Amino acid sequence: MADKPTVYVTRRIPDAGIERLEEDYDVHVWEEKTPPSKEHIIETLADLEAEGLLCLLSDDIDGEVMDASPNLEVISTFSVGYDHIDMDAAAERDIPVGHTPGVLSETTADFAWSLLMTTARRTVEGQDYVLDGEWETWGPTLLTGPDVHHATLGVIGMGNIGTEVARRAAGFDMDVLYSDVEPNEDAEAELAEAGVDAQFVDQDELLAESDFVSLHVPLMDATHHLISESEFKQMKEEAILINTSRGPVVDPDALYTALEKDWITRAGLDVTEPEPLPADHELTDHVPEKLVVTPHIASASIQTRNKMARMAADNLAAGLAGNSLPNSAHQD
Ligand SMILES: NC(=O)C1=CN([C@@H]2O[C@H](COP(=O)(O)OP(=O)(O)OC[C@H]3O[C@@H](n4cnc5c(N)ncnc54)[C@H](O)[C@@H]3O)[C@@H](O)[C@H]2O)C=CC1
Ligand SMILES: O=CC(=O)O
Repeated sequence: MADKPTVYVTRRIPDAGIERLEEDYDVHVWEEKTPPSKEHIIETLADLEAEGLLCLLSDDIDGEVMDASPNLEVISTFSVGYDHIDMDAAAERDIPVGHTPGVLSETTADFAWSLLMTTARRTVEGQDYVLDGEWETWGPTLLTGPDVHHATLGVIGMGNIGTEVARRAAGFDMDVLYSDVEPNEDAEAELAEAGVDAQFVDQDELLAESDFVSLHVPLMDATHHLISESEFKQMKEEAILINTSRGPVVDPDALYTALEKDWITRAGLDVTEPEPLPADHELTDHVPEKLVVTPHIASASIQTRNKMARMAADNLAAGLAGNSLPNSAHQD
């Protein structure tokens, strides 16, 4: 019997994915908590002469990595974002790249809403207040924040996740604005059925009019530091920025200044630049009064991570069988 194809998995993903791979492949998993270095990925792919690579968003996958194994046939990432993969290098080498769209959209949208509610209604500050022993009585103006209901939500990037974020605004009777590279009529129709009248506007208008601005664009050249000093200055002083997209979509120095100078009221970040954010990074000076930060966990529900693992394994299996990937990242 021919040897099974070899697959390198750069971190232990949920069993749903590993078990699927183990049915057909010789599976090697990096078992540490932190990612393997790029050098280690290269050495391992070369030693294994691996046919498949299943990677995470914390791995830097460029042409050098792709050339490490003479047999590499497919790359599958356990994420929807693929900004960590050099897509031009993959296209040049005819290596298909799989990712995990759709299965995490609702879970990620739920989390964006959790950051929105937490920053607006000052949940973290409230808990600190209790734990610090400061809670002596009910206070008429204690930890007041803006209403979420009937406010204006601005969604930048009305794709899968942006649509789910907008859909959830129905329960809060919010006005919804969105900007994108072009109007998304399918999303508008879907949202209208859910009772949300999403208005396409240019980004300048969205920034000027929104009480909450939530970012849902992929990271690429056009979206690098999409929100920087001039954008913060366009926003309302009462505005709250939520970022669950990628850290570098927001210029961290500009965010620091915007919070310092009260150009905006607060921000909630699940993604940061740099990532991980060191605990002594200057941005943490603003925690918790003006900033809430979480460690890139927006898709981290048990069910969704299982679905992502299965989808990433299915993409890899399709590529190794010489079939087109069920969820292929666009090579553009
Ligand atoms: N924090 C987390 O754990 C998670 C983060 N993400 C991030 O969210 C991103 C979006 O995911 P999906 O909604 O599934 O992607 P998607 O591809 O469905 O939607 C992205 C939307 O952004 C739009 N867009 C692209 N360039 C733009 C620009 N310059 N200005 C305005 N809009 C622009 C696209 O036209 C599209 O409508 C991912 O690429 C990933 O980086 C995704 C899942 C979880
Ligand atoms: O950030 C998470 C992803 O799936 O992309």
